[in-house]
Amino acid sequence: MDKKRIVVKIGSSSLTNAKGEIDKAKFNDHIEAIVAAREAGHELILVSSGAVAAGFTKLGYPVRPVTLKGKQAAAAVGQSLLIQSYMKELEPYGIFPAQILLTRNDFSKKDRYRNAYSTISELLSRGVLPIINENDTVSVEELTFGDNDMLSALVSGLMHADQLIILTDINGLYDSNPRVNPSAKRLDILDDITEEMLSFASGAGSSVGTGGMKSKLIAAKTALSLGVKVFIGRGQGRIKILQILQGDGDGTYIGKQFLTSVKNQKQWISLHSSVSGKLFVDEGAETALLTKGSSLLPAGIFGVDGVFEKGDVVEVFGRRGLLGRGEVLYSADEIRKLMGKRREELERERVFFTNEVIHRNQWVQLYEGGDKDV
Ligand SMILES: Nc1ncnc2c1ncn2[C@@H]1O[C@H](COP(=O)(O)OP(=O)(O)O)[C@@H](O)[C@H]1O
Ligand SMILES: N[C@@H](CCC(=O)OP(=O)(O)O)C(=O)O
Repeated sequence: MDKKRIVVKIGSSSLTNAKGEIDKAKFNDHIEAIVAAREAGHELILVSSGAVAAGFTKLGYPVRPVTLKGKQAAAAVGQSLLIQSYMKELEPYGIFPAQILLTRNDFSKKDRYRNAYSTISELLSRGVLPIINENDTVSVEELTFGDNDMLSALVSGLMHADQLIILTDINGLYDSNPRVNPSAKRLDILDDITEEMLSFASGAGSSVGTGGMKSKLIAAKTALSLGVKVFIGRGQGRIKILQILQGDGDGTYIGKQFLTSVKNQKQWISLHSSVSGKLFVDEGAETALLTKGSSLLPAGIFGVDGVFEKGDVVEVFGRRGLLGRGEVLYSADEIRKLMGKRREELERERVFFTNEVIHRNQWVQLYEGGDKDV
């Protein structure tokens, strides 16, 4: 995989709980993913929210404060708690973090902009992990970013990042807020943010998040305009950032490059490829492939036929017969070892780099019948 420069934005809801504490399990999951991405050679810049959310209970507020001075006071306390946690949890991996607090002025004044670029570049070249947040204590209303989504978009432009990853508590953009409408559908890949998409998105999903999906889409639009492609979603475990970079993330990918690459891959699979083998899948996997637009996971496979390598195209059969064809991310021998196993089991054994055997972007459905055929 190419070495990439990535800005990862982590929202308050993905770092803290509703009681206003840093959530150790969530926090350490991010740490492991950051370490894995750096070990793979990528350069990471973190934009971390959570200062207000981690600080407000220490000041005696029962819930996240709404006044500017309340938020600023809470952020002053919470920011040090956050950085303390980052330092403590990164130390065993030999990673040193640097705290950078920015205001909007730092992006509108040329000399400040240049200085921010030079400082962050110097930190990266010395192997330090820059951790950025808004300088809440000195930001006055008209100079705030509104939220860290926009801050992360501007940072990704400033640092010429290859990709902006916005990690949140939901797996991407839906065509309406899924917390209100359970039948909302997830949008997997977008080439741009349109007015219609902005109209799908509403406010925050938790008592600690701000801005909701709308602010992420506005930020994504800004990042795209600065030449940076975007992922919005979530993930779990140490390989989550790597999975996102490989196109296997659980969320919405935004950028023309994503759409073109998926179109090209699908075209190649359906038109040019010869088939090297067969996979046989159970009912759950069949339903997931045909009706949910899911990827094919090891747990749903019960049979492998043929000799093939990673990158070959195979046919997939279920109860309905031939379901489709796709490019495999593992060889036939590897799939024989993985099949029937669930993600947790594989993760414990650390035997895989990606959880999918066939990614949804490398899958072409051939079955055209309805449910009545079953
Ligand atoms: N169309 C939509 N698709 C997905 N999420 C949406 C949508 N509209 C609103 N949301 C809400 O946006 C929330 C994420 O934003 P937010 O709470 O600000 O998170 P963070 O703390 O990560 O910045 C989700 O939990 C969800 O409730
Ligand atoms: N600077 C604030 C950021 C608030 C914010 O944007 O939060 P979120 O919507 O969770 O990214 C803090 O650290 O609490």
